[in-house]
Amino acid sequence: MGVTVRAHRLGAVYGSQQRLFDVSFEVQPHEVVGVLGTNGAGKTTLFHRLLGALPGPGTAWVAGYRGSNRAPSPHRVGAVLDSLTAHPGLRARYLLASWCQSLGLPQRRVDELLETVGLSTLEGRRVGQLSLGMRQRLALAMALAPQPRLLVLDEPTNGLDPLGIRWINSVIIDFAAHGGAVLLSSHHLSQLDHLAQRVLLIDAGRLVTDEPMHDFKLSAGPLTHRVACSRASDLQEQLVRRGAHVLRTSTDELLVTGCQVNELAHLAHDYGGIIRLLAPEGASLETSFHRHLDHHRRSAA
Ligand SMILES: Nc1ncnc2c1ncn2[C@@H]1O[C@H](COP(=O)(O)OP(=O)(O)OP(=O)(O)O)[C@@H](O)[C@H]1O
Repeated sequence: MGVTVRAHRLGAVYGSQQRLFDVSFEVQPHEVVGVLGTNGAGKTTLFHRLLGALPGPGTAWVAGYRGSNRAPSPHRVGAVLDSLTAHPGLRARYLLASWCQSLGLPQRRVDELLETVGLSTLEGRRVGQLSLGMRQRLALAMALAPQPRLLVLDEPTNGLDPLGIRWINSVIIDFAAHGGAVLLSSHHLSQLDHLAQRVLLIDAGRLVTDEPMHDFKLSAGPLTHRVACSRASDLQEQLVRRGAHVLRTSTDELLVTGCQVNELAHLAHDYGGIIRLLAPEGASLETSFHRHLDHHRRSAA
Protein backbone atom coordinates (compact mmCIF):
# COMPACT_ATOMS: atom_id res chain seq x y z
CA MET A 1 0.00 0.00 0.00
CA GLY A 2 1.39 3.43 -0.95
CA VAL A 3 1.40 6.69 0.91
CA THR A 4 -1.93 7.57 2.57
CA VAL A 5 -1.58 11.37 2.58
CA ARG A 6 0.61 13.55 0.43
CA ALA A 7 0.07 17.26 1.01
CA HIS A 8 1.95 19.55 -1.33
CA ARG A 9 2.23 23.26 -0.55
CA LEU A 10 -1.26 23.39 0.92
CA GLY A 11 -2.84 26.66 1.83
CA ALA A 12 -6.34 27.42 3.11
CA VAL A 13 -8.48 30.48 2.75
CA TYR A 14 -11.43 31.78 4.77
CA GLY A 15 -13.10 34.34 2.49
CA SER A 16 -10.26 36.71 1.65
CA GLN A 17 -8.07 35.66 4.61
CA GLN A 18 -5.40 33.02 4.06
CA ARG A 19 -4.79 31.14 7.33
CA LEU A 20 -2.67 28.20 6.16
CA PHE A 21 0.49 28.56 4.07
CA ASP A 22 2.64 26.19 2.08
CA VAL A 23 2.20 23.04 4.16
CA SER A 24 3.80 19.87 2.72
CA PHE A 25 4.05 16.47 4.41
CA GLU A 26 3.30 12.79 3.95
CA VAL A 27 1.59 10.16 6.09
CA GLN A 28 2.23 6.46 5.56
CA PRO A 29 -0.02 3.49 6.34
CA HIS A 30 0.38 2.28 9.96
CA GLU A 31 1.53 5.76 10.98
CA VAL A 32 0.03 7.91 13.75
CA VAL A 33 0.98 11.53 13.18
CA GLY A 34 0.49 14.08 15.94
CA VAL A 35 -0.39 17.61 14.88
CA LEU A 36 0.76 20.14 17.48
CA GLY A 37 0.22 23.85 17.80
CA THR A 38 -1.12 26.49 20.14
CA ASN A 39 -4.74 27.72 19.96
CA GLY A 40 -5.39 29.23 16.55
CA ALA A 41 -2.22 27.74 15.00
CA GLY A 42 -4.12 26.16 12.12
CA LYS A 43 -4.57 22.49 13.03
CA THR A 44 -8.31 22.38 12.41
CA THR A 45 -7.85 24.49 9.29
CA LEU A 46 -5.35 21.96 7.96
CA PHE A 47 -7.77 19.09 8.62
CA HIS A 48 -10.65 20.91 6.90
CA ARG A 49 -8.43 21.67 3.94
CA LEU A 50 -7.35 18.03 3.63
CA LEU A 51 -10.97 16.95 3.75
CA GLY A 52 -11.87 19.30 0.92
CA ALA A 53 -14.02 21.51 3.17
CA LEU A 54 -11.93 24.65 2.60
CA PRO A 55 -10.52 26.12 -0.60
CA GLY A 56 -6.89 27.10 -1.06
CA PRO A 57 -3.71 26.63 -3.07
CA GLY A 58 -1.71 23.41 -3.25
CA THR A 59 -2.59 19.77 -3.74
CA ALA A 60 -3.76 17.13 -1.31
CA TRP A 61 -3.54 13.47 -2.21
CA VAL A 62 -5.63 11.74 0.45
CA ALA A 63 -6.20 7.99 0.58
CA GLY A 64 -6.21 7.63 -3.18
CA TYR A 65 -7.95 10.92 -4.02
CA ARG A 66 -5.90 13.54 -5.75
CA GLY A 67 -7.26 17.00 -6.13
CA SER A 68 -6.69 20.58 -5.23
CA ASN A 69 -10.09 21.05 -3.60
CA ARG A 70 -11.86 17.70 -3.81
CA ALA A 71 -13.40 16.00 -0.79
CA PRO A 72 -12.25 12.43 -0.25
CA SER A 73 -15.05 9.91 0.30
CA PRO A 74 -15.98 8.95 3.89
CA HIS A 75 -15.38 5.36 2.71
CA ARG A 76 -11.68 6.20 2.62
CA VAL A 77 -11.36 8.89 5.27
CA GLY A 78 -13.10 8.97 8.64
CA ALA A 79 -13.08 12.18 10.62
CA VAL A 80 -13.99 13.43 14.06
CA LEU A 81 -13.62 17.17 13.78
CA ASP A 82 -16.03 18.71 16.24
CA SER A 83 -18.12 17.34 18.99
CA LEU A 84 -21.01 15.62 17.22
CA THR A 85 -23.81 18.01 16.42
CA ALA A 86 -27.12 16.50 15.40
CA HIS A 87 -30.74 17.20 16.26
CA PRO A 88 -31.01 16.47 20.01
CA GLY A 89 -34.29 14.62 19.47
CA LEU A 90 -32.77 12.02 17.12
CA ARG A 91 -32.17 8.59 18.56
CA ALA A 92 -28.42 8.01 18.59
CA ARG A 93 -28.78 4.48 17.28
CA TYR A 94 -30.96 5.70 14.42
CA LEU A 95 -28.34 8.32 13.53
CA LEU A 96 -25.62 5.67 13.32
CA ALA A 97 -27.90 3.24 11.46
CA SER A 98 -28.82 5.91 8.86
CA TRP A 99 -25.15 6.77 8.39
CA CYS A 100 -24.28 3.09 7.85
CA GLN A 101 -27.17 2.74 5.41
CA SER A 102 -26.05 5.79 3.42
CA LEU A 103 -22.61 4.17 3.13
CA GLY A 104 -24.18 0.93 1.90
CA LEU A 105 -23.13 -1.00 5.02
CA PRO A 106 -25.17 -3.87 6.47
CA GLN A 107 -27.20 -3.12 9.60
CA ARG A 108 -25.22 -5.65 11.66
CA ARG A 109 -22.34 -3.15 11.43
CA VAL A 110 -24.31 -0.85 13.75
CA ASP A 111 -24.08 -3.31 16.67
CA GLU A 112 -20.42 -4.05 15.93
CA LEU A 113 -19.63 -0.33 16.01
CA LEU A 114 -21.61 0.34 19.18
CA GLU A 115 -19.67 -2.49 20.79
CA THR A 116 -16.33 -1.12 19.54
CA VAL A 117 -16.95 2.33 20.97
CA GLY A 118 -18.42 1.07 24.23
CA LEU A 119 -21.97 2.24 23.59
CA SER A 120 -23.76 -1.14 23.49
CA THR A 121 -26.05 -0.04 26.30
CA LEU A 122 -27.23 3.02 24.38
CA GLU A 123 -30.70 1.53 23.82
CA GLY A 124 -33.21 4.21 22.83
CA ARG A 125 -31.24 7.24 24.03
CA ARG A 126 -31.52 10.44 22.06
CA VAL A 127 -28.52 12.53 20.98
CA GLY A 128 -29.56 15.30 23.39
CA GLN A 129 -29.37 12.81 26.27
CA LEU A 130 -25.76 11.81 25.59
CA SER A 131 -22.83 13.17 27.58
CA LEU A 132 -20.00 14.91 25.71
CA GLY A 133 -17.83 11.79 26.03
CA MET A 134 -20.66 9.62 24.66
CA ARG A 135 -21.10 11.96 21.69
CA GLN A 136 -17.36 11.69 21.01
CA ARG A 137 -17.68 7.90 21.03
CA LEU A 138 -20.65 8.05 18.65
CA ALA A 139 -18.73 10.38 16.31
CA LEU A 140 -15.84 7.92 16.34
CA ALA A 141 -18.22 5.05 15.54
CA MET A 142 -19.42 7.00 12.49
CA ALA A 143 -15.85 7.71 11.39
CA LEU A 144 -14.84 4.05 11.76
CA ALA A 145 -18.00 2.66 10.12
CA PRO A 146 -16.71 1.98 6.58
CA GLN A 147 -13.22 0.88 7.76
CA PRO A 148 -11.47 3.87 6.19
CA ARG A 149 -7.77 4.09 5.37
CA LEU A 150 -7.26 7.37 7.19
CA LEU A 151 -8.68 8.72 10.45
CA VAL A 152 -8.54 12.47 11.04
CA LEU A 153 -9.13 13.19 14.71
CA ASP A 154 -9.25 16.76 15.96
CA GLU A 155 -8.92 16.74 19.73
CA PRO A 156 -10.88 13.51 20.10
CA THR A 157 -10.24 13.30 23.84
CA ASN A 158 -12.38 16.37 24.59
CA GLY A 159 -14.91 15.29 27.16
CA LEU A 160 -13.39 11.84 27.70
CA ASP A 161 -12.58 10.68 31.22
CA PRO A 162 -9.22 8.96 31.94
CA LEU A 163 -10.73 5.55 31.13
CA GLY A 164 -12.12 6.99 27.88
CA ILE A 165 -8.70 8.38 26.96
CA ARG A 166 -7.10 5.00 27.54
CA TRP A 167 -9.84 3.41 25.47
CA ILE A 168 -9.48 5.83 22.52
CA ASN A 169 -5.71 5.27 22.58
CA SER A 170 -6.29 1.56 22.16
CA VAL A 171 -8.72 2.17 19.27
CA ILE A 172 -6.10 4.33 17.52
CA ILE A 173 -3.30 1.81 18.10
CA ASP A 174 -5.50 -1.00 16.79
CA PHE A 175 -6.54 1.02 13.72
CA ALA A 176 -2.90 1.78 12.85
CA ALA A 177 -1.83 -1.82 13.51
CA HIS A 178 -4.30 -2.89 10.81
CA GLY A 179 -2.75 -0.55 8.23
CA GLY A 180 -4.72 2.62 8.87
CA ALA A 181 -3.06 6.03 9.10
CA VAL A 182 -4.08 8.58 11.72
CA LEU A 183 -3.75 12.36 11.85
CA LEU A 184 -4.39 13.41 15.42
CA SER A 185 -4.41 16.76 17.18
CA SER A 186 -4.58 17.01 20.93
CA HIS A 187 -3.63 19.46 23.63
CA HIS A 188 -3.04 16.41 25.84
CA LEU A 189 0.63 16.12 24.92
CA SER A 190 1.09 13.02 27.03
CA GLN A 191 -1.50 11.30 24.83
CA LEU A 192 0.39 12.27 21.67
CA ASP A 193 3.67 11.26 23.28
CA HIS A 194 2.18 7.84 23.85
CA LEU A 195 0.69 7.42 20.38
CA ALA A 196 2.39 9.42 17.66
CA GLN A 197 5.40 8.27 15.67
CA ARG A 198 5.72 11.59 13.85
CA VAL A 199 5.12 15.17 14.87
CA LEU A 200 3.93 18.07 12.73
CA LEU A 201 4.30 21.36 14.58
CA ILE A 202 2.23 24.22 13.16
CA ASP A 203 2.50 27.86 14.13
CA ALA A 204 0.62 30.80 12.61
CA GLY A 205 -0.55 28.60 9.73
CA ARG A 206 2.92 27.37 8.79
CA LEU A 207 4.54 24.01 9.24
CA VAL A 208 7.47 24.55 11.59
CA THR A 209 8.64 20.98 12.12
CA ASP A 210 7.95 17.59 10.56
CA GLU A 211 9.99 14.97 12.40
CA PRO A 212 9.81 11.49 13.85
CA MET A 213 8.86 11.75 17.53
CA HIS A 214 12.27 10.54 18.65
CA ASP A 215 14.10 13.20 16.59
CA PHE A 216 11.63 15.91 17.61
CA LYS A 217 12.55 15.31 21.23
CA LEU A 218 16.27 15.00 20.59
CA SER A 219 16.45 18.05 18.33
CA ALA A 220 14.65 20.21 20.90
CA GLY A 221 18.09 20.43 22.59
CA PRO A 222 20.11 21.12 24.58
CA LEU A 223 20.75 17.40 24.80
CA THR A 224 21.03 15.82 28.21
CA HIS A 225 22.94 12.61 28.93
CA ARG A 226 22.47 10.26 31.82
CA VAL A 227 25.83 9.03 33.08
CA ALA A 228 26.15 6.22 35.63
CA CYS A 229 29.73 5.98 36.90
CA SER A 230 32.09 5.41 39.77
CA ARG A 231 33.75 8.48 41.36
CA ALA A 232 30.86 10.62 40.22
CA SER A 233 32.14 13.67 42.16
CA ASP A 234 35.40 13.70 40.18
CA LEU A 235 33.61 13.49 36.86
CA GLN A 236 31.11 16.13 37.97
CA GLU A 237 33.94 18.50 38.89
CA GLN A 238 35.62 18.10 35.51
CA LEU A 239 32.36 18.57 33.62
CA VAL A 240 31.46 21.73 35.55
CA ARG A 241 34.95 23.09 34.89
CA ARG A 242 34.23 22.70 31.18
CA GLY A 243 30.99 24.66 31.48
CA ALA A 244 28.50 21.77 31.46
CA HIS A 245 25.41 21.84 33.63
CA VAL A 246 25.43 18.78 35.90
CA LEU A 247 22.66 17.47 38.11
CA ARG A 248 23.64 14.74 40.56
CA THR A 249 20.65 12.39 40.74
CA SER A 250 22.21 9.76 43.03
CA THR A 251 25.61 8.81 44.43
CA ASP A 252 26.68 7.33 41.12
CA GLU A 253 24.48 9.04 38.54
CA LEU A 254 24.68 12.41 36.78
CA LEU A 255 22.43 14.24 34.34
CA VAL A 256 24.71 16.27 32.10
CA THR A 257 23.51 19.08 29.83
CA GLY A 258 25.66 21.17 27.50
CA CYS A 259 28.31 18.60 26.63
CA GLN A 260 28.54 16.67 23.35
CA VAL A 261 28.64 12.88 23.54
CA ASN A 262 32.16 12.63 22.05
CA GLU A 263 33.40 15.17 24.59
CA LEU A 264 31.79 13.15 27.37
CA ALA A 265 33.31 9.92 26.11
CA HIS A 266 36.71 11.60 25.94
CA LEU A 267 36.46 12.90 29.49
CA ALA A 268 35.22 9.55 30.70
CA HIS A 269 38.32 7.95 29.25
CA ASP A 270 40.60 10.43 31.06
CA TYR A 271 39.07 10.74 34.53
CA GLY A 272 40.05 7.28 35.68
CA GLY A 273 36.71 5.97 36.92
CA ILE A 274 34.35 3.46 35.37
CA ILE A 275 31.40 4.53 33.20
CA ARG A 276 28.58 1.99 33.39
CA LEU A 277 26.01 3.93 31.35
CA LEU A 278 26.11 6.85 28.94
CA ALA A 279 22.75 7.45 27.31
CA PRO A 280 20.90 10.40 25.75
CA GLU A 281 17.98 11.47 27.86
CA GLY A 282 15.06 12.58 25.70
CA ALA A 283 13.04 15.58 26.80
CA SER A 284 9.31 15.08 27.32
CA LEU A 285 7.06 15.99 24.41
CA GLU A 286 5.81 18.98 26.38
CA THR A 287 9.31 20.37 26.97
CA SER A 288 10.24 19.71 23.35
CA PHE A 289 7.09 21.45 22.13
CA HIS A 290 7.94 24.61 24.08
CA ARG A 291 11.58 24.57 23.03
CA HIS A 292 10.76 24.12 19.32
CA LEU A 293 8.14 26.82 19.45
CA ASP A 294 10.38 29.29 21.31
CA HIS A 295 13.22 28.61 18.93
CA HIS A 296 11.00 29.06 15.87
CA ARG A 297 9.42 32.28 17.16
CA ARG A 298 12.80 33.76 18.11
CA SER A 299 14.25 32.98 14.66
CA ALA A 300 11.12 34.29 12.93
CA ALA A 301 11.36 37.53 14.90
N1 LIG B 1 -14.54 30.01 10.05
C1 LIG B 1 -13.48 30.81 10.13
N2 LIG B 1 -13.45 32.02 9.51
C2 LIG B 1 -12.37 32.82 9.58
N3 LIG B 1 -11.24 32.51 10.24
C3 LIG B 1 -11.19 31.33 10.87
C4 LIG B 1 -12.31 30.42 10.86
N4 LIG B 1 -11.97 29.32 11.58
C5 LIG B 1 -10.71 29.53 12.02
N5 LIG B 1 -10.25 30.74 11.60
C6 LIG B 1 -8.91 31.31 11.88
O1 LIG B 1 -7.93 30.45 11.35
C7 LIG B 1 -6.80 30.39 12.22
C8 LIG B 1 -6.52 28.93 12.59
O2 LIG B 1 -7.61 28.44 13.36
P1 LIG B 1 -7.76 26.89 13.70
O3 LIG B 1 -9.13 26.68 14.22
O4 LIG B 1 -7.34 26.10 12.53
O5 LIG B 1 -6.69 26.72 14.87
P2 LIG B 1 -6.37 25.44 15.76
O6 LIG B 1 -4.91 25.22 15.68
O7 LIG B 1 -7.25 24.32 15.41
O8 LIG B 1 -6.71 26.01 17.21
P3 LIG B 1 -7.33 25.29 18.53
O9 LIG B 1 -6.20 24.60 19.20
O10 LIG B 1 -7.78 26.49 19.34
O11 LIG B 1 -8.46 24.42 18.12
C9 LIG B 1 -7.14 31.27 13.41
O12 LIG B 1 -6.53 32.52 13.19
C10 LIG B 1 -8.65 31.38 13.37
O13 LIG B 1 -9.08 32.62 13.90
